[in-house]
Amino acid sequence: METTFTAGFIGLGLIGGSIARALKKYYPDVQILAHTRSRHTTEYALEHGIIDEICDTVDERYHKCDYIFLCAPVECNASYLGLLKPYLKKGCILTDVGSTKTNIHKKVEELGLEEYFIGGHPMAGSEKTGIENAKALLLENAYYVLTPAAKVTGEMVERYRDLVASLKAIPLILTYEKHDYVTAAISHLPHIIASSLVNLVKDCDYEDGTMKKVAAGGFKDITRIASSSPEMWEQICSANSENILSVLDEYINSLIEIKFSLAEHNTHCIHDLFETSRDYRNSISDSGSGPIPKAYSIYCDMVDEAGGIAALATILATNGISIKNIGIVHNREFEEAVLHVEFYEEMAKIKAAELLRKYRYTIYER
Ligand SMILES: NC(=O)c1ccc[n+]([C@@H]2O[C@H](COP(=O)([O-])OP(=O)(O)OC[C@H]3O[C@@H](n4cnc5c(N)ncnc54)[C@H](O)[C@@H]3O)[C@@H](O)[C@H]2O)c1
Ligand SMILES: O=C(O)C(=O)C[C@]1(C(=O)O)C=C[C@@H](O)C=C1
Repeated sequence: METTFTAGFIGLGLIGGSIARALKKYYPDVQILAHTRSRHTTEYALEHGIIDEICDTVDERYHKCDYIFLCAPVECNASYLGLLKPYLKKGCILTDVGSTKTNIHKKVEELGLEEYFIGGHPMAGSEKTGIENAKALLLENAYYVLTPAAKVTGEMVERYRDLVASLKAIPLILTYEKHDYVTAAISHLPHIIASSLVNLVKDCDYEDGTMKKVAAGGFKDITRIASSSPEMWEQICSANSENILSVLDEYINSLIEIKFSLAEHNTHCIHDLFETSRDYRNSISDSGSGPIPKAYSIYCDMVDEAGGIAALATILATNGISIKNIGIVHNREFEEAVLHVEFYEEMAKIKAAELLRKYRYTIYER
């Protein structure tokens, strides 16, 4: 694998910035140039050593590039293809990071760029935006979907797959059609559900905001992504509307079934709903879902007496369970302060919870 090459970026926010940072981390000699909508972003990137050159326009400097990453919102990405076309050097891999693929593949076909284009989509991210939140670690252990266009050579696919793997992501080749159906179900619909749920609570809340005040783990877990960028999600929903409509229909039908079960007091169906979802959700690995390592934690009601923490730590230590972190937390999820204990691995957490319950501690697992 070449260690000196040139990469060009269009758009350099959370995802583009994270890829550029990862390239710099694993290929210190890489040359990176970038064009973004606002100069503030490229100036920040230059100051922080994330890029080497600012391009205020898309011009012949892009002819130096071995890779070009389109990292703006999905419809903007497609609109840059025509501008880049005159500057593509032979063998350059033109790629994007967009959350939808059909729209950009269609534009690639229309412009005759199929020998250059390999769609890309890192299945990692966050509700945060902007280069300030970008980190190389974001890609680690995350699936990275690749959708090669029909005229791209096998050698180019291999080269790009190797590059993605060298950034510690996990490459996965799909057709662009399959990608868009899959992401409609596991990413686009969930974002719509999260946002509509938040807005429902906003509209149903009392004037004094009681719902907002008492909203705890359940609501917060399922709605974190409702804080995502409206600009980005408007474009995703518009570009993948057909697939989203299809899974949304399925989802509405399933809600109607749940509604009937509730109205008819069909407890068997309601039990089945939670049992099936629990089993399927528990079978999904959390290990390949991005940079945030899974925390193996328990929370424990504090015994109101001197030496409470020491007593608990002694029970764990004498049973050979190592503690990674321990501390008192005060938050709205628990009525009183609780002790947060973090372990290095899942088995230690399970053993500790069992053991402490035997000693009559009240344990919460989150
Ligand atoms: N955020 C996520 O979780 C996530 C995950 C995977 C893929 N994606 C995809 O990555 C892409 C970028 O998302 P992000 O989260 O990095 O967003 P972001 O808002 O952090 O960054 C977007 C970048 O694009 C630039 N930009 C916007 N319009 C532009 C234009 N017309 N011309 C040039 N630059 C322009 C912005 O200046 C910014 O640098 C999107 O296509 C999105 O679908 C996002
Ligand atoms: O973790 C998040 O905040 C995300 O929304 C990441 C997420 C997703 O999982 O839906 C969002 C959009 C992308 O295209 C890929 C990943």
